[in-house]
Amino acid sequence: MTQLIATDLSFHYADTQSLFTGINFQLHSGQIHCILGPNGVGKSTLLNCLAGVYRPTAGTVTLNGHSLRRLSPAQRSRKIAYVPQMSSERTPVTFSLRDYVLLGRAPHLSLLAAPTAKDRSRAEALLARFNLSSCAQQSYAAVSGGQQQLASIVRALLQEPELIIFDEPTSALDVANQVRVLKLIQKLAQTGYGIVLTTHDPNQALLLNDQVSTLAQNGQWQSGPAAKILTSSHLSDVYQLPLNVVTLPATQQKTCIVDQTVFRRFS
Ligand SMILES: Nc1ncnc2c1ncn2[C@@H]1O[C@H](COP(=O)(O)OP(=O)(O)OP(=O)(O)O)[C@@H](O)[C@H]1O
Repeated sequence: MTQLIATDLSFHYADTQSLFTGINFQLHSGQIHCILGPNGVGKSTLLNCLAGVYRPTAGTVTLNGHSLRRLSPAQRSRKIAYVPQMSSERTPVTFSLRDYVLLGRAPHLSLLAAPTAKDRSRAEALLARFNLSSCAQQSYAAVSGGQQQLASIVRALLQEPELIIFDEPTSALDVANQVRVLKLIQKLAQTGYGIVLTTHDPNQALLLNDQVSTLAQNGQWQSGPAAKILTSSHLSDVYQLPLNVVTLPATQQKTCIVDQTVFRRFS
């Protein structure tokens, strides 16, 4: 069982006030942890701390009891894959999409070693699964934002980590691909991966129905099972907007809606 534990995490960028203080977070194999919160509160910053990219201003992050900061980047990459947020700017990566996803194998290869035939065949299977085969030869920079996002996910899977940290993994995707990625996340967790993701859609967290944390203005942090955290009153507090979590009569599925009356009055 792999465990990522963050204790009393605080972070501020140079010369700015703290984004968050005293955050406690746990993720273990088989678990999905969704993080929600308004724009700019520090979700990506927190993920960077959890991935070992940023050093927290205070607090610790441990992986199976060992400080994340003490692991080399290659050791970390064999355990944790980090899929950063998509940028709307065109990326300067000049690799083909195929070569880009194969970079995921780097932590498992010695310096200058080429991916093996098995690596390549797994890459082809994953590219096909996400309908990327036909553009695999194209430059990564030239494919669409959604195709780049799917390729980043394929790259993380090829890394064969134990935990995956996704920053808004569906932000550039059409609704079918959103569902495809959410289902993949659920299946990955069922096969033992620990997954943490940020999302701006409470309905994704309701669908995944596992652990949820909210980071609100002034660094307010609350964690618990989805059913406890994803309530109308808590989400309305977090987003400072009246939101309704309703139960659909036909399926008893919970869904988060903006009521028409709220929308009409919104200014
Ligand atoms: N490298 C940086 N240097 C200084 N400030 C930064 C840096 N990166 C982010 N910030 C600031 O920190 C705050 C939190 O940013 P972050 O990207 O973590 O928020 P977020 O919750 O992920 O936002 P969003 O939902 O919009 O993606 C923002 O005010 C941002 O401008």
